[in-house]
Amino acid sequence: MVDKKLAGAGLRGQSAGETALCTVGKSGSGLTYRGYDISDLADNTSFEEVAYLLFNGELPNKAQLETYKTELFALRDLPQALKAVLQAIPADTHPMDVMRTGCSFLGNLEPEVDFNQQKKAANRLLAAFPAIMCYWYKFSHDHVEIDCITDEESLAGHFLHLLNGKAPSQLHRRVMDVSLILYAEHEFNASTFTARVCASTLSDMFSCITGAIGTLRGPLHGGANEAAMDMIQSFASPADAKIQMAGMLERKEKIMGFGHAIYRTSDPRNVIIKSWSEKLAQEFGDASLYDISVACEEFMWDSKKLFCNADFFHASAYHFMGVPTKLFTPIFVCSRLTGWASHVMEQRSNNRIIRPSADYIGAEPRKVLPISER
Ligand SMILES: CC(=O)SCCNC(=O)CCNC(=O)[C@H](O)C(C)(C)COP(=O)(O)OP(=O)(O)OC[C@H]1O[C@@H](n2cnc3c(N)ncnc32)[C@H](O)[C@@H]1OP(=O)(O)O
Ligand SMILES: O=C([O-])CC(=O)C(=O)O
Repeated sequence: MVDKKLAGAGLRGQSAGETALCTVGKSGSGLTYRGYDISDLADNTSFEEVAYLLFNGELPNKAQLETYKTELFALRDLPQALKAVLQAIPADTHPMDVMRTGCSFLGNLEPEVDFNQQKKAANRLLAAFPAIMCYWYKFSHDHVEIDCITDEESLAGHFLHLLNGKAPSQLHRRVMDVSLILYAEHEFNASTFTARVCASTLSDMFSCITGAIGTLRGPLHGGANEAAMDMIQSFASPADAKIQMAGMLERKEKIMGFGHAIYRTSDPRNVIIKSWSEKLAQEFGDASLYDISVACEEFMWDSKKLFCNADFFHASAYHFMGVPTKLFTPIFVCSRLTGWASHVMEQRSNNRIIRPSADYIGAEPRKVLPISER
């Protein structure tokens, strides 16, 4: 990968610490979790195996995986007090604010009082996030109080089942599982760095994750998949997409789902989710959204050498599986929780408070004038 000249803005290009969790833009296809290439993980593991890998350092064997899945299964339901809070959140609330509140309130009910409980707290959030999202969504939008337990084996299937009120197809289960694997971890991205800064003050797990959710919410980070969906849906055809996008670039608008702070020529997650999106389009029986997405990708590369990041083809993939656009970024939370919590644990294992310096560009030293003279 080619290194880009980067000025200091946004701390770009500066190392802000060490990690054994992930490499971005370095070896293999460009993304590894604990030494495993992302394409290998996406082809050969489940999201629960990846969560175990991130939390424990090694992939589980069969018995360890079964034990872990049983543990997560038992942690899926929500306490009544949390359901009551979710019921009180209005339907027009941004779903990322719901995730933030859900996480924070669970931390009130089941606080991490000792760092020995860090994995327990992380697993609790991992198991409960799908229900936090779907319980609020179904209650506020459809006036239905859903049961937060399903018999689905995987968290991917559990989420789709809660959302649609019925068992998903094998294809949908697998695509959601792959999606959760792709989004799980990404080194020192903005939301993870937020979690690490919070952890460095020796704060609790729920505070670290709540802060990270707030950071992921923005359209320059996790919010891009929803913004990409809105844009793709506004195009009438592949030809129209190219015309509209040319206008957006002319007006210097940012095109969501394209570009990356670290990758220079491609995001290795894109080719994976793109191929699943194509399969879903065939199953859906209407490939127009996929064809428009491909036209966007071609146009951006031809005109600006900008490539799709992980978010772009996630938009059509989620849409084909019947996921409402406003829940796209909350799914990212359900997955990235694994990366965030692993970084919190790693920060704690070798901690020094994160406190960089700033280059001062303000006024010269001066005296306070009495208020009557100002
Ligand atoms: C899972 C994730 O979080 S992936 C990221 C999701 N975010 C998005 O998709 C939002 C759209 N993309 C962007 O805003 C950016 O590419 C970011 C935030 C991801 C990276 O930002 P940076 O590191 O500053 O990008 P980079 O240095 O490569 O940008 C250089 C120039 O390329 C152009 N550029 C980069 N991305 C885009 C884009 N998506 N659309 C149009 N122009 C772009 C801009 O002209 C930018 O300069 P300027 O914004 O200072 O005028
Ligand atoms: O690494 C980044 O800056 C953003 C990103 O792709 C991610 O968090 O998955």
